[in-house]
Amino acid sequence: MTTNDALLRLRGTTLGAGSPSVCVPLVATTVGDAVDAAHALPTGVADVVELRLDHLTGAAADPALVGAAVAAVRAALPGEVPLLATFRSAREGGAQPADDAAYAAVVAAVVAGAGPDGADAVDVELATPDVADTVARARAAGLAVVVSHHDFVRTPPAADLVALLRRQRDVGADVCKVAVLPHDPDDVLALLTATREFARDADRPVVTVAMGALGLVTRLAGGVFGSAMTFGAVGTASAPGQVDAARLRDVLTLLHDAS
Ligand SMILES: O=C1C[C@@](O)(C(=O)O)C[C@@H](O)[C@@H]1O
Repeated sequence: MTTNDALLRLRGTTLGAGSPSVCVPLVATTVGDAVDAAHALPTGVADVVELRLDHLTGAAADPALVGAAVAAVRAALPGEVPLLATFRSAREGGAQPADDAAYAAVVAAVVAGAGPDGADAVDVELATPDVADTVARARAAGLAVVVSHHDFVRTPPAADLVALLRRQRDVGADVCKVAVLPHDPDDVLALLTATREFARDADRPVVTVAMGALGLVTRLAGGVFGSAMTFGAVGTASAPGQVDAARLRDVLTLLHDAS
């Protein structure tokens, strides 16, 4: 991991430079299926791959399975594509329950496997107890940390979103990330306004998403406002509103070529 102002370099991908990076989530329920999905990724579509550990059956109760899954997917990816390991908690839209201790054990398993054969980055939710300590441990192991917050119910006002992004920065995030659910176009504007306000003088990449059909414009054009990465699906989507990664890439190229 190399950090330079608002840029973050992970293997062959630099977050925050030019067009937003495309992150493709893998949502398999077994290690074998996750590896197959990683092998099946079309060349050049994913700048980052996110392994959604909460979709892996039994992951919350089995840190060894988490370590094995991360290592197996890492080995299946091209060397230049960084791997982000994410266990999304059920309270923030994840696929399986985990109490605080189980969540901590999953993150600890990702951290224990850090290195060339492990993940490059780990997602840590801002609501995690002792979040700053968790972030510090991951960073000490050489992982980049995405500190995240997801609201699958609503979109907080722009000022509250900026405050969340600042708290993420203050607990040591390498990347600050917020995903919200908009109910009207004003919510979409609130998300974009917060993105712009935070990104204007941020010293690290920010990633923001408005989910659902209404929020799709933020997945396509969030880069204009400072969002450094956007999530696109290859096969199964991991969140509402996620579109096919190859089509997403076409739109990003169109926007980039016009600038
Ligand atoms: O947080 C995010 C963003 C996301 O929720 C989306 O809306 O695309 C998809 C998740 O896989 C990822 O962890």
